[in-house]
Amino acid sequence: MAETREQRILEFVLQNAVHGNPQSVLDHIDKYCREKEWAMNVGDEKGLILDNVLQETNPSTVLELGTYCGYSAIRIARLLKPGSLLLTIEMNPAHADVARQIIEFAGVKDKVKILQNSTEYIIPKLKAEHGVEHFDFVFIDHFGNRYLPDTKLLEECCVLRKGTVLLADNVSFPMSADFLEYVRTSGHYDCTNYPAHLEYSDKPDAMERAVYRG
Ligand SMILES: Oc1cc(-c2ccc(F)cc2)cc2cncnc12
Ligand SMILES: [Mg+2]
Repeated sequence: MAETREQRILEFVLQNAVHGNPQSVLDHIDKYCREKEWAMNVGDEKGLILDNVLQETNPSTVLELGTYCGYSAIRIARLLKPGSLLLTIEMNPAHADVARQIIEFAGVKDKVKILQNSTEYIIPKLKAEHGVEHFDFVFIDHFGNRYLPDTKLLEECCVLRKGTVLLADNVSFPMSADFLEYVRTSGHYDCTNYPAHLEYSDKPDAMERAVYRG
């Protein structure tokens, strides 16, 4: 039996999902995490909200904060038009390693670049070291207490443009309350709340879309 939950998810995907088929990989991660071991993927219910908001935006450049096992990176990459790129930041090297393998197995590695370090270290380097001008879409799904400081850092580093869509997971939890307060009251964002449930659970959760107005 593999050492960690993330390695067991990887093993289940490699042994059961269809190689090169992103939907098969997503379905198998959801099956494992619903039936065997809960894990903090955005999941199928909130994943549909992510799909819809992403398709409405039709982005060319996407940033994700919090890769984990790569589930949402695959959800995003499978919907990106040719020539688009997802940069995803993961501070945990073991998680980044599992994500790399699952993303490769799903067949979307050409659209995804995993940056393994902290968000506060990488965000200031995105323009100079990763050739980023601006992001069209940002999916925020790491530690709730980093949502607000990293949003302000994205503003300060000028990687947002008028109309950039931020979509944040888990905004029903207290850890991201300061982020919600800021995007709803600062005057710099137009916000929409999407009530849902915690992944693989009946506990309430929600996502927030915040469109940057500059
Ligand atoms: O979607 C998520 C859920 C939880 C989480 C864990 C335990 C619990 F009891 C409730 C919620 C934690 C997360 C950390 N990073 C990103 N996403 C997360
Ligand atoms: Mg989450």
